Amino acid sequence: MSNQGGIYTLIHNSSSSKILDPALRVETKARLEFVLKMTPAVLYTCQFRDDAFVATYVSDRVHQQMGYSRQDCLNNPEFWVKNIHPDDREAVLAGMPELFENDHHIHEYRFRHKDGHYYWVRDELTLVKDAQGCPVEIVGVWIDITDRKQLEESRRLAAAVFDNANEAIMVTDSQFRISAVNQEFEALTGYSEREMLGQMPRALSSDYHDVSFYRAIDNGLKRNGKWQGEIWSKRKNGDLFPGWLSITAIRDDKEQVTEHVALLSDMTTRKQDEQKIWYQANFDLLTGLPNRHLFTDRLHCAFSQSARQNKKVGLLFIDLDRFKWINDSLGHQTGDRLLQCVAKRLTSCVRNEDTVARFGCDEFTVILLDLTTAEEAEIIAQKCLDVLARPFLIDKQEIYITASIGLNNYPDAADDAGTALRNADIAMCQAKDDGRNRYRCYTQDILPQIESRLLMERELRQAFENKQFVVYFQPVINLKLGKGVGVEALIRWQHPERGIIPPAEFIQLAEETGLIIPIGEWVLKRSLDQVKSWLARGIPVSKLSVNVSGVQLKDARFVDKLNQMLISSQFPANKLILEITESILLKASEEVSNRLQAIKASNINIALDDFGTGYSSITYLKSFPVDVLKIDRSLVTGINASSDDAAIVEAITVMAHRLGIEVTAEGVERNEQKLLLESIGCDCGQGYYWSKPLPAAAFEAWLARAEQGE
Ligand SMILES: Nc1nc2c(ncn2[C@@H]2O[C@H](COP(=O)(O)O[C@H]3[C@@H](O)[C@H](n4cnc5c(=O)[nH]c(N)nc54)O[C@@H]3COP(=O)(O)O)[C@@H](O)[C@H]2O)c(=O)[nH]1
Repeated sequence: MSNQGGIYTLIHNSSSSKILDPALRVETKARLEFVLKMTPAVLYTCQFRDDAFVATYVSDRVHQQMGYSRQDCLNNPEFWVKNIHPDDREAVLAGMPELFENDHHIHEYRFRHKDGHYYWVRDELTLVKDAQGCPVEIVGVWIDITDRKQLEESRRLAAAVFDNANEAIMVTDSQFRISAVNQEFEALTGYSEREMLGQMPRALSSDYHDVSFYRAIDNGLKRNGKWQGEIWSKRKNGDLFPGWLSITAIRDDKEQVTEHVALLSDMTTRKQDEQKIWYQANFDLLTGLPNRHLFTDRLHCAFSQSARQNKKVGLLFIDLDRFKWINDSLGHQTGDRLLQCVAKRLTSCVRNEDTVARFGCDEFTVILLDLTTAEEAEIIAQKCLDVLARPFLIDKQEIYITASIGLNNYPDAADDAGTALRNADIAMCQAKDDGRNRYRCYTQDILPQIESRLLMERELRQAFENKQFVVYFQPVINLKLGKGVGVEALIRWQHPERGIIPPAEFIQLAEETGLIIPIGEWVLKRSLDQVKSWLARGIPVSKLSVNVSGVQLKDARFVDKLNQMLISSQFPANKLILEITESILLKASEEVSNRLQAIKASNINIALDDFGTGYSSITYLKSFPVDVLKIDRSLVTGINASSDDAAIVEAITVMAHRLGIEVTAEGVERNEQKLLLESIGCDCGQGYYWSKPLPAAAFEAWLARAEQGE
């Protein structure tokens, strides 16, 4: 059947066609052709033959809509089924029996365009029957519904986004009356959609913002069609929460605002995280005090404020004395607890508007605001020293600590925050140098002293690296035998410019900086190796004495390192005497006492040095494993037959002998002293009378001469 034939058939078969005269028929045909041309739909007829729907007529639109020619479609049993989208085909075919049941059927499916792409069609079919009710053909209309389908799809997507968004969404009309809210909105605010519909968003307003804030939102919307920013809102239960609000005005094609869409996200967690990060960046987590960063900020503010108000700002730089010792001996946990308690006590000394900060490990800094006189800062500094002087009870043990405080005032002693801090630090170092547990105010003249100390510290480090230390040896004489029995190793610093520097000038600094540990180890190793080499060469040295600092004894690895050195030098342990001072025993922790016992257990001897200068307590002699007692030079210097010192030396000697402890008198310079010490019963003597401390080679020569009785 031709296409023309199809139209004629349609006209002919319609019941009305029978009464049409030819002229009218021509007109009707023309009209029909015009309608078919103008309609955006594709009209077709088809018949169901041999299990297939075969098109018998198709309107010209088919080419425009589907890209096919009429020839492609007509009398082609495969055309229709083949071009239905594979995913839709089954459902489409399954719906066809309905056509025969109801004479009418509508279905929507994707159909392949000639260029290969699929588009959506609405296919409306009507079954045409003859007078007997037998199906003659099917008349169908294909309409391109792709736009509608896409619109539906984007609406479906928008609805899914609206329903499943992580942000609360609220839609209002142009007058801000709420027309829709999503589930997240309900969850965030506690209001149901029913409660909010028709309401103004005012219900969510907190008292946090003033009128100008809401006016700014209005202006933003009017000017830019959108506004976004942080806002505090109120939940139904009255809780306030921070949120990020983003409002967009929706306009129609006439640019009239029809709706507003507002997205609100809860910023509570983000705010909390920000708060946490800010806190960590500005506060010390152990003590809860402002840290160095916040302190410096506040110091700058305090200085600029005080400049405006013509007031003074006091700055305290507080460093705990020997805190490292507490950490090492009592453990870091106790050290931490102590720092927390110190922080509390220092805070109790100042007003709320002042700042106490933890500047470093055991360093605290204080800003004192609104001072009228510099003396006010001194009063606070003394108050800090006083509160710290009270014992701290930590884990049931009393702990004592002192502090050294440096003071500086703005604008008297510094022009800016950086200088003020540096000067306070310098004054604190001066307080340490002056004996600790005190405060010192910054003055111009303390700078050179501190600078020379800092220079010395740097040089000391370099001295170790550059091997500028040497060990001198001084003989220790057996007074009864009248000849050398032992040797004391004494360190010297061979400074490239200043020559030989005695230990009194650098040992304390080495202790304070911790350098004494590597330096002390080096002295031990060097002395052991030297004496071992003398012994190997038959040079008679019965004992080697080496000074050991309290800092070394606090080193948990000291005993292991010592034993290791004895092994590697193959030095007999019972020939070694470690000289320690009474002050070490006085402050000895349980660990240090145990370490001394372990040293003794290794067969190493222990000598108590400088006896007679401090407490000179017999208790220590009883409770610690002391083998030798060295009577200090200050007692020996003034000794003569009738002096008190002679009586003291004799008493010490008798007492020591009773306890099985040998006695060595130091600083023997004259024959009378030697004779008196012999008569008192002193075991050994050491001093310039026999020899000053000498470099190894000179000592060797001295020994050779002594052996020959010179
Ligand atoms: N931790 C370490 N401390 C050490 C080490 N080497 C030394 N030191 C300590 O320095 C103190 C001073 O030592 P030094 O300047 O070497 O003085 C010793 C002798 O030179 C001096 N002496 C000896 N006999 C006389 C004398 O007749 N007259 C006089 N005016 N001085 C004399 O006494 C010091 C002896 O030392 P000691 O027996 O240890 O007291 C020294 O005391 C150590 O504390 C080291 O390697 N590590």
